[in-house]
Amino acid sequence: MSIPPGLPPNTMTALPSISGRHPDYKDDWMDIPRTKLYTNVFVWDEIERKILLGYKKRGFGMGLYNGFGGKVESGETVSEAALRELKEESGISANIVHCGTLLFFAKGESCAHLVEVFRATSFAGDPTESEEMRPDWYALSLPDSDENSRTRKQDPFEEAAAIMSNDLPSIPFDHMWPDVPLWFPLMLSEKRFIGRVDFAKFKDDATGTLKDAMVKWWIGTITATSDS
Ligand SMILES: Nc1ncnc2c1[nH]c(=O)n2[C@H]1C[C@H](O)[C@@H](COP(=O)(O)OP(=O)(O)OP(=O)(O)O)O1
Repeated sequence: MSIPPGLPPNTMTALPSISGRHPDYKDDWMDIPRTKLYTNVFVWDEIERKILLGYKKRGFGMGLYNGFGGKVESGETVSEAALRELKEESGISANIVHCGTLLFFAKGESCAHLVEVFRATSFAGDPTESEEMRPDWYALSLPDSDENSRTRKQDPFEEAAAIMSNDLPSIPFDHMWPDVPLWFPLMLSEKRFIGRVDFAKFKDDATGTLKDAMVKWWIGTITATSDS
């Protein structure tokens, strides 16, 4: 499958890419009326094997765990916005590295979110709760999948030592956006990626309420762009 519309077309991606669709969704990519630029920053400590996530207390994505980020304001670069949002929402500063570009669109919405993702493994300051986010450390681990188990450490003693090195809770993938497990392993293994995920409302069998579900998705690893 070629790179979905709305993403930088001059990008070379490596195979295999990850793609799929909801069994009840037969259409193509949705038409996007407008796009707004966002940032999302994930900070982790490789030595202490821990990653900082924020619990969203209000607004869009309330009740979910995520990295720290938000809208890019006029007059600021994407990196400036990423550092500002990280500081506002978590109280820390970090050496950020751009690692991904993700486009999200939900059927019926007037605007898609184009999210520039950054990672950081060194930071300064103490994570502090803000009005918007409650930061907490989680044990650094990958979501369960065959692919991830192949990329984990091969030495079982090394893996056990890493798992036992802290008593932190596991990353709460069940309470994060459903797209996160698709690209999180690429980010943690320091790959560069792009992707698009379209959402639509489906009835949640457990609660009977309408819930945004992924209906079509594509994530690719970047090898180069025409200007890199
Ligand atoms: N599908 C998906 N997966 C993972 N992360 C995200 C999405 N969609 C998203 O929008 N995001 C990320 C991008 C941003 O980091 C946040 C959303 O930012 P938001 O809190 O709405 O922006 P702020 O500018 O902080 O908002 P207010 O201050 O206006 O409340 O989620």
